[in-house]
Amino acid sequence: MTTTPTQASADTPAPPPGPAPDGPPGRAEAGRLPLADRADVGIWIGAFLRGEAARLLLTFTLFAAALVVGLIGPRLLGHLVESVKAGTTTGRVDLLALTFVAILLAHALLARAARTQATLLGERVLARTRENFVRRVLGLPLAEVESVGTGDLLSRATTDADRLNESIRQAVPRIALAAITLVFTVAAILLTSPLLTLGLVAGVPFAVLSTWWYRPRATRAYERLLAQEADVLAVTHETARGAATVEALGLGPRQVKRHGAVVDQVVRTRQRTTWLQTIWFPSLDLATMVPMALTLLIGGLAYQRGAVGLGELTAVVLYVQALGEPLNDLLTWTDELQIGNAALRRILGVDRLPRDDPRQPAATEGHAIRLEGVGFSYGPGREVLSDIDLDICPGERLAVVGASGAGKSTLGKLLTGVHHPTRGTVRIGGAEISTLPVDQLRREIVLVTQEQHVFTGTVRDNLTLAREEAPPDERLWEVLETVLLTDWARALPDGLDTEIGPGAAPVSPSAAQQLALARLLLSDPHALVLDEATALLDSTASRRVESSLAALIEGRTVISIVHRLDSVRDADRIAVMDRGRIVELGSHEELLAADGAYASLWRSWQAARHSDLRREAHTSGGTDRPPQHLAARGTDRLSARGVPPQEG
Ligand SMILES: Nc1ncnc2c1ncn2[C@@H]1O[C@H](COP(=O)(O)OP(=O)(O)OP(=O)(O)O)[C@@H](O)[C@H]1O
Repeated sequence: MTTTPTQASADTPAPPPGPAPDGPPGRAEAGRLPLADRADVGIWIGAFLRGEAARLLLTFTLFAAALVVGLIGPRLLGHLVESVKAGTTTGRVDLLALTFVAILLAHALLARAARTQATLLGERVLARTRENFVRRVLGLPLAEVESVGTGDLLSRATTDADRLNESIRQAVPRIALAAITLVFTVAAILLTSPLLTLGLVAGVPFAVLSTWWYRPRATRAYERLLAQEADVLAVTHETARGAATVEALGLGPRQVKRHGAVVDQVVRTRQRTTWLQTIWFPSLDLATMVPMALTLLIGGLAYQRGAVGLGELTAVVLYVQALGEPLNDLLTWTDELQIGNAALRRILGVDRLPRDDPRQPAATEGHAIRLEGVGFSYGPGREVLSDIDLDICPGERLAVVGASGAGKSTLGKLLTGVHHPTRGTVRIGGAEISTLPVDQLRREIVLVTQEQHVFTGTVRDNLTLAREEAPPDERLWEVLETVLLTDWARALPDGLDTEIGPGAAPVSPSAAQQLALARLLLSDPHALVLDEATALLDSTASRRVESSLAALIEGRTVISIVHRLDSVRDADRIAVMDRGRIVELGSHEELLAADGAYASLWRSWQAARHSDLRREAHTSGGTDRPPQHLAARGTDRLSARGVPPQEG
């Protein structure tokens, strides 16, 4: 029986998803971006050839020149042999030898220039491809990016891009060079002695048949290999990112098993590609050895009968010997090119996803938020939000409460356009938010969660990255003050210019969250959706940050998704959610008076708080003063206090 990753138990390693099938443009497979098809690759190659025509022409001309010069060598040696046989002077031999050295030198210089051009070409294409990839990913709908595994995205942007670079830098010029060498060498043999060209024909079936057998099998294996390598990256990345959880829950052995399973798949595919090569490479050797043997045989007989001269025979044998290397190069680098092709299909695959179309700024009137008949489901089947009708006035503070799984966070994502409703509409200022350009939407409403990323850069960069123009330092210090980060920032060695983030000065989760709030203050949206935004701060800091925020965003709308009821009383209205619906809406007092779902949540909350306080007072030696951290402990998430989580 196959298990999906979500079904996998602790001892059953979750099998990685299989390779992405070719498919029409559309949604990403779970955890996997689609692959581009051959037509997409053709279009890309066409654009590449047009865009780089001049540099390509220069590169190939240099390679061809290097080649022609290189081919003069054997001809010269043949001439030397004929001259010595006919009886020549040492002066003439010296001259021929010197010419030979000069030709070698010219060949080396031309080959070097050609390779430099090829490298420049590869780097330019790589840079452009990477930029386009990042731009395309950033242009995708957020929900689409979320549904794709980071491993797949990372491997496409890194290892696949490197492979494409390698193909362009190495494989394309090598193949071109090898093909030109082959054509010129065969032409040189034909010119030298058409009779001796016959031996070459015997090599053709070995090269053609073996390649015809090998190519499609290798293509499939390479595509599978790249997808499996992305799985390895995904598991490694997931383990590193969730290291704390892995350690806390003792998931180490499980992750090691999962890693082992994906690595095993890579090993098996590598074994397959190696096995294919063990058949193909010997056939290629035969494709060069058989012509050589036949040329010597035919050449020997022809020489005996006086049909060819010794010089001709020497030159042709040298030419045939010289054919081996380009033929091998041509075929083995075509193999390398296939890996580049598989990588390119993965990189371009991101184009097959629907893009966030560039939308025109929409006219809005005011900043009122209105949800009408909203329903939402994450996939086919169960709706997690149903029949939501809600009007939120500008400047209102609305708290959304409910048991775990009631749909609070999903509502927050719909309000901020992360997901769009599957039924009904969400409007801001009268405009449906799915029609608003992202920058206009973000000036209207922003979602703040507890997952806040600190970008590598200075404190100043981290504060101002959402702004085109950096505000003056006084303003930066002002917002730091508001989120209680002044002391932290002053203690940094270079103040606002201190490098922070991964690899630089570490930032605690709470400081990261406070920085995010400061960033938010600077970006100045009309409405905020706070989903556990202050969950990582201790209770005192959380209250202080929330009240400074509230003071500063006076006149703006704040929708707080509340998992702990201690700050809920400050809200103008409270929306109580139950199984995806808003079941009550009103102020704290109104809802208590109604004695419904909210009143019962509030009572169990209060009871839990008091019992925690009593227990703590008892264990801390009977003092009446409750310790500070109890506020946080007594405010466990609602699901832990008799309100069962509402999983579907
Ligand atoms: N990305 C997702 N894919 C599929 N189902 C999801 C996804 N996110 C949430 N759900 C489901 O949607 C329902 C509502 O989840 P949501 O996170 O909105 O609830 P919540 O009230 O915020 O819960 P909590 O307080 O635990 O955060 C739950 O049944 C949850 O399992």
